[in-house]
Amino acid sequence: MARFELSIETHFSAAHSLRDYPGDCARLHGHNWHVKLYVECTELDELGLGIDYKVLKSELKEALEPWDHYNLNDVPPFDRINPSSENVAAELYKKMSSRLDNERVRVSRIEICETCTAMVTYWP
Ligand SMILES: Nc1nc2c(c(=O)[nH]1)N=C([C@H](O)[C@H](O)COP(=O)(O)OP(=O)(O)OP(=O)(O)O)CN2
Ligand SMILES: [Zn+2]
Repeated sequence: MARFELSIETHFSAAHSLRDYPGDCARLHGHNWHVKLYVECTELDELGLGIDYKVLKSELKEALEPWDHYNLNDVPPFDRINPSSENVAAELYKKMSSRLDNERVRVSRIEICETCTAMVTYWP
């Protein structure tokens, strides 16, 4: 079976602080969070596309809107769990899977970079 992995990248701006963190990241600070979305496709459509990059970009943009230019600690579920890169990646994976997964397409992983020297990859 053929498999294609497509990816798109974007960023959003948001503040966060890590509750109970023993250091400077417990203080409110901001990042331009870099996001990479990967989807796996097993079949192409009649145009030869796994899924249109434009669809991926608009769905990701919409999913990030509740976080963009907010303090993540104020936004569910990060009002309860720490807005670490790990938790942000896992939450975004859930959001994007519910938007995109179907019989041909599946979100495979999410990468999040808080800074250009620190990043996480999440897949279930
Ligand atoms: N495993 C994780 N560790 C840390 C997280 C995280 O989400 N997961 N987050 C932070 C802080 O939020 C911090 O903003 C990022 O830390 P760091 O990469 O150290 O950022 P600096 O700008 O301080 O980088 P320097 O290279 O030290 O200048 C911390 N840890
Ligand atoms: Zn941070």
